[in-house]
Amino acid sequence: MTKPTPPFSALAQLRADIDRIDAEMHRLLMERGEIIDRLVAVKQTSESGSAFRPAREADMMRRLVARHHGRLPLDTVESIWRVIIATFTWVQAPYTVHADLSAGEAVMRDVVRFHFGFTVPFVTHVGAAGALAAVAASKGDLALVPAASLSGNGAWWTALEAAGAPKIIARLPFVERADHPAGLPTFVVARPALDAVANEVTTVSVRVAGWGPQVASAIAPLADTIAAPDRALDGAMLLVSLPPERALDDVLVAMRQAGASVRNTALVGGHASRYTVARDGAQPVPVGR
Ligand SMILES: O=C(O)C(=O)C[C@]1(C(=O)O)C=C[C@@H](O)C=C1
Repeated sequence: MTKPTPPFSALAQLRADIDRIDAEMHRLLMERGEIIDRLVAVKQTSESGSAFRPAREADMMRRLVARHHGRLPLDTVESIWRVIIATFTWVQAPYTVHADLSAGEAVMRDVVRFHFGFTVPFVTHVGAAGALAAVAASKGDLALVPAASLSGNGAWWTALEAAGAPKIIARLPFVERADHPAGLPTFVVARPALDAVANEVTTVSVRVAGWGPQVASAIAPLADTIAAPDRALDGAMLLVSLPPERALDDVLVAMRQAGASVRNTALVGGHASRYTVARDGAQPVPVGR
């Protein structure tokens, strides 16, 4: 009969396995770091000033979630990769995250730390306007603004209407689920590099007169909308997020049929479709918006 292995040597073996895996993960991360100089040269990052590529990141996050299984919680895996990618972006071209605290300091701080870690500089702003102005004055900085109607913020997206203005380039979290640890819906605003844009969902600024609950419910099935009152026109300024299959005209026609008149529209950005996964990390489901 074989003698049972003493527990301490079983533990020593397991720790040796962990050390081997840790050393390999660290080596691979350092190897990932070695391609930074080539990435900067190929992407000509010094000209555009920004290495951020949201379409590529959304694709990477979807594949990460799709292949993930096992004991490690999805929250942990997602956060590790977010920090790796955000830090690699920063190493290619330093940037600062300007976060609007209008939805509360704690929730926004969680969004920033979960998605960008602790190496990327983080500056807080009381209101969207300050965060957007900081990005407009920079080359490659990001603004994080809650994707919600917050009375103090007004129609912040109108600052993105001009051709040369920064635009919405992403929506966080990349992977949505109930009880996401940093789940505050958040728009990311930046000066987009031309090859960087993800346009599955387009975001449009719309000014309407005659806005009311009837018009809001007429367009609710068609697109996600954030509204801010526009007293001058007895109407509203809207930020409309159009899912891939939805034409802006569908939404404008529905608004007119419900009694509103549309004053003007302007494209203010685009982002990848939202992905929703079940809490247990089941396969991701694209929700279109
Ligand atoms: O693929 C790129 O363009 C990269 O710069 C690499 C990388 C990454 O670290 O994976 C970093 C920044 C981009 O936003 C996307 C991905």
